[in-house]
Amino acid sequence: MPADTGPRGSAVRRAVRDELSDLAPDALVLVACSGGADSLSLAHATRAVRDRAGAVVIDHGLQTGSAEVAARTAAWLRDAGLDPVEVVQVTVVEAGDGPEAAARDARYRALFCAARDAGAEVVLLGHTLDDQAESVLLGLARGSGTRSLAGMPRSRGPFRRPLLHLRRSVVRAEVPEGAPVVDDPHNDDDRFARVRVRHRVLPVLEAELGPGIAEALARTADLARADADALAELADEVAWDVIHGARDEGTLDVVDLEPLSDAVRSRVVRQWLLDGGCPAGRLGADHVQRVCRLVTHWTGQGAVALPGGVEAVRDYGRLALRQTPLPRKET
Ligand SMILES: Nc1ncnc2c1ncn2[C@@H]1O[C@H](COP(=O)(O)OP(=O)(O)OP(=O)(O)O)[C@@H](O)[C@H]1O
Repeated sequence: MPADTGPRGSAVRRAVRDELSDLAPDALVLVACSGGADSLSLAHATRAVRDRAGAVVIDHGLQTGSAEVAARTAAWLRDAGLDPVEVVQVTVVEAGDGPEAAARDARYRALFCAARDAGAEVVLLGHTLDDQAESVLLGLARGSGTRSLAGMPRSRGPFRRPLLHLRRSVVRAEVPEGAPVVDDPHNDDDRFARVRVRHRVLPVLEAELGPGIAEALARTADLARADADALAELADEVAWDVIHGARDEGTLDVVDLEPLSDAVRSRVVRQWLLDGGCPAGRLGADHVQRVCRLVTHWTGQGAVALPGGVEAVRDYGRLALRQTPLPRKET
């Protein structure tokens, strides 16, 4: 293992070491490396503090020359001592939520499989505090609830984000000299809301409200996550009782939903809709709210159309789901 510098090492190394302190010293850790400055810095630091550190570079094949760029990144990672280093080509199939979402889904699937195949316990991602602050602002702009304001989780399954509490500038200051940093053209493309938040909105907020705004937004994410987790735990218990205690299987009894708080009721209804086949990626908060209004603002009969060709129907004391009838073809 290369020597660490300074009495306690750099900020990035410290963050990686702390994040991985629960792992056995010989456990394999993979770094998801885009070739961008953040993940190169992360890969370098991980190699410095772990005996077994590898990397995975995903080539989405969306730009000409992407295979050569991925190969160059992989070569640098190997020279830096990471092992194994794998380049995985993925095919991005767009499915309704746009090319960015499709690329992200394909990337996480490929990273998950690469970790499983290599026997790695953990995959590290290079998201920083600035990424988290941007996510919170984007959530606020959408009028999101606590789950979305919570931003990115620090860990989920094999994925961990050790740099989530470090500013991007701190992380980038530790990119080793000569590293082949890839400039992702998306990062300067103003058509993306995240790019506009990064380059235009956050600088104005910092100038007007103080330089600590990014940290404050990241703190909001932590608080929102704690609240969302507690509420989810409570709602899970209630959902189990209400969904499984209904008189008819697959339905909900309005009398069980009425006394619940809005926050718990909407979570129970969301769970029921997901169980009933509504696609998670397309089921928005507004859909859930409209179904809740069937409970709180109606007494007789009513229906709400939902994604996936499903309809929630209130029939007096009962909520049920049914397939939306296909429109009849004109002959
Ligand atoms: N093509 C890829 N291959 C492997 N990992 C990736 C890839 N793209 C993104 N990642 C992982 O997701 C993290 C966040 O990527 P994203 O592009 O959203 O942010 P970024 O701030 O531009 O990061 P970076 O500077 O590392 O590219 C990266 O740091 C990396 O860990």
